[in-house]
Amino acid sequence: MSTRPGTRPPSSVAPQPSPVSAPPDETRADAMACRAVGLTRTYGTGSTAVRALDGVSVDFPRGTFTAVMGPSGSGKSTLLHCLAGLDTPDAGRVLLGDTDLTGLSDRQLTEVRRDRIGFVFQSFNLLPTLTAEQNILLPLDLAGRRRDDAEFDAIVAELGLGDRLGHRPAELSGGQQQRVAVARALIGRPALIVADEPTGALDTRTGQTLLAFLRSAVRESGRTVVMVTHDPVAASFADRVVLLTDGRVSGTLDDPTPDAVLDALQLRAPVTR
Ligand SMILES: Nc1ncnc2c1ncn2[C@@H]1O[C@H](COP(=O)(O)OP(=O)(O)OP(=O)(O)O)[C@@H](O)[C@H]1O
Repeated sequence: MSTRPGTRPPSSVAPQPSPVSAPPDETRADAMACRAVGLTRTYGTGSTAVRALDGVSVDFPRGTFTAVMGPSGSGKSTLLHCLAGLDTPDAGRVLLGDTDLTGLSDRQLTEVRRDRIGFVFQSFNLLPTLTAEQNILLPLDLAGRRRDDAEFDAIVAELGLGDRLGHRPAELSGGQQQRVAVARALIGRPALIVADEPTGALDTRTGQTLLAFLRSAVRESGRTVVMVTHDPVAASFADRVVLLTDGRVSGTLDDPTPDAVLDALQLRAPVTR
């Protein structure tokens, strides 16, 4: 994190330990839904090369909600995409449970994304010709898996989608569409749920309802969520904030409050006397 002249990073921001280069031990790997180990990702070559990630190591324990924050261009989306097998690092490893994504073929990666990762994007990414129910069940259909009626009913009830299941996305509000997307991300109990600005297109109240749901999915059902956000209030729903600066982890913040996040990002307007 860059420090303005005359200021110091807040003491509550834990400094980043040195990058992990040793292989994970088995006990630790078992407690981790996902691990990034020494990730480097460079776009372009020569004088136009941009190092989006520069040796990022971070663990995502099972049953935790992590927000990834940092200035524009700090590498948040690149990290999320590498964790989710949507982008391939130049160096380092991504471990999903005990599966090393960096060693997989394109076909294997497609299967991992389909079967073991749930996705929530700012723009919902629902299929317009499918009903809400068909959208929710899409990952299972693609994988040829049967739906678990009890799980489906519980997710639909918790997200309040029971009377919307036969509607297509165009017939749903933005908040309802995003709840369908969250239901789709949760169905089949993926090892990891990645969310990229999930509330970016929602009004404040709808967004906070969705974040509260994600938090309870973590606390009550042991899901693991990694969310990129610019919003300190959204980040305060997480258990922990990982701060990125210039492609590196510059700190972490446990049990973040919006004020602590603002301080950590040094976004708070200076007090004038
Ligand atoms: N496909 C790409 N080709 C070239 N450069 C890229 C590509 N994707 C990302 N970058 C560059 O890598 C750096 C990190 O980008 P990234 O999108 O991960 O940042 P971010 O923190 O998510 O930014 P924002 O908050 O603006 O979304 C930026 O300098 C960006 O311009």
